[in-house]
Amino acid sequence: MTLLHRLTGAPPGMSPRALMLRVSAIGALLAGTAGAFAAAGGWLSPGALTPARIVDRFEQVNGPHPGFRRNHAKGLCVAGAFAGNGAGVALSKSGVFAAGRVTPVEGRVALAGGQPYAADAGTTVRSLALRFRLPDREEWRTGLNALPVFPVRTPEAFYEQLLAAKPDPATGRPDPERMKAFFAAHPESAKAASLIKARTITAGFADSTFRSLNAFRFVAADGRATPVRWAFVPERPAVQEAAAQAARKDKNNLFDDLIAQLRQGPLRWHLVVMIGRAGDATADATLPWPSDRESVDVGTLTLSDATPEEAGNCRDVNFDPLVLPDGIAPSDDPLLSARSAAYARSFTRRAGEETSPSAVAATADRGDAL
Ligand code: HEM
Repeated sequence: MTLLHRLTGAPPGMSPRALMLRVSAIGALLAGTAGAFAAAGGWLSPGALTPARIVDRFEQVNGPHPGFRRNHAKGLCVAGAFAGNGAGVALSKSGVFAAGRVTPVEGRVALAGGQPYAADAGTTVRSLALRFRLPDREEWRTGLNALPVFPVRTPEAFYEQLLAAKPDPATGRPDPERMKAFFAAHPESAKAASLIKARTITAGFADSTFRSLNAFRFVAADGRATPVRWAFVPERPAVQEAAAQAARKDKNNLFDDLIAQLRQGPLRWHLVVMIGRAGDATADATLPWPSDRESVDVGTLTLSDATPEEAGNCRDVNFDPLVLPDGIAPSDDPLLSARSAAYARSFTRRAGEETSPSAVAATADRGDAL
């Protein structure tokens, strides 16, 4: 028996020709496997947008902040519960919507952007991420922004916009020429930007409406699927941010206000599901749906607690928008799979890094929060 017989596991009597065929087959299998890994990693198409390149771009634009989320870096953990009122049952078979069903929820409020120590500002996009813990270890994770629409339609446009909007060190603002070129190449983003600019900036997290922006599908018990977008609408009346508040210099004022409000009592939001009709955009988060679409209030989210980020709490959760319970399914929006892949990459990187305490935790350490 030769060395080749032994390496390929061929029987001792195998002819040299059959042996060579076996070697080629094993070689082709190995090359195919290596090729599949290379393709998945983006090594075969250096121009292709991969999750790693998206996360690299966040790091290029924001600088290194080890241990922090590459986007929505500054945040605070929150906790509470969701109570279904039964109105969602006809649309989705998920038990979370059953009348009287109370589902524990943990979440995170945050400010968009990759700067974990940036001063709070009314114009910075506010976010709420939620993890519903259903029976039998089923989960629903959803990340929401306080915006009317999302600024880009595709992952490629997101990647381009990150660089175009990078603040110029001289002015602290994006280079207007770069933004002009970006909007010329993406007229849908120019339209979305004007809707975003026209939004009312409210006093804080507690009176913000947080939206899914991406479309999903609710799947009913009989299999019927309905295109939906959802929003968490605060019970607290929305108050426009006052000039005095916009001028506040305390760096964590939005988070500190929320902590103080939660100390006084729980805060509530209604989960309002907007029902899309044929022709409504499900694959373009820059487009609002017509405001006359039917909306159904399917239950109430009550947040009662806030805790600074630390090991084992919301800091270590990936609010992947594709973690969905039976009864909620993704739409054809290309942002959803890109988000899922980029969040996983961001999570993997930050989980392997030494981290510093959150800016919001530092406030709590001063003894004037929580
Ligand atoms: C291609 C488009 C997008 C990309 C590449 C992207 C990227 C990211 C990344 C890398 C993170 C940090 C994840 C982590 O480390 O856990 C993040 C967080 C977040 N994103 Fe996106 N995002 C996109 C679109 C959206 C959209 C459409 C929404 C809609 C509401 C959204 C809402 C959020 C929220 C709420 C968080 C913070 C979650 C938390 O507090 O942990 N993102 N995003």
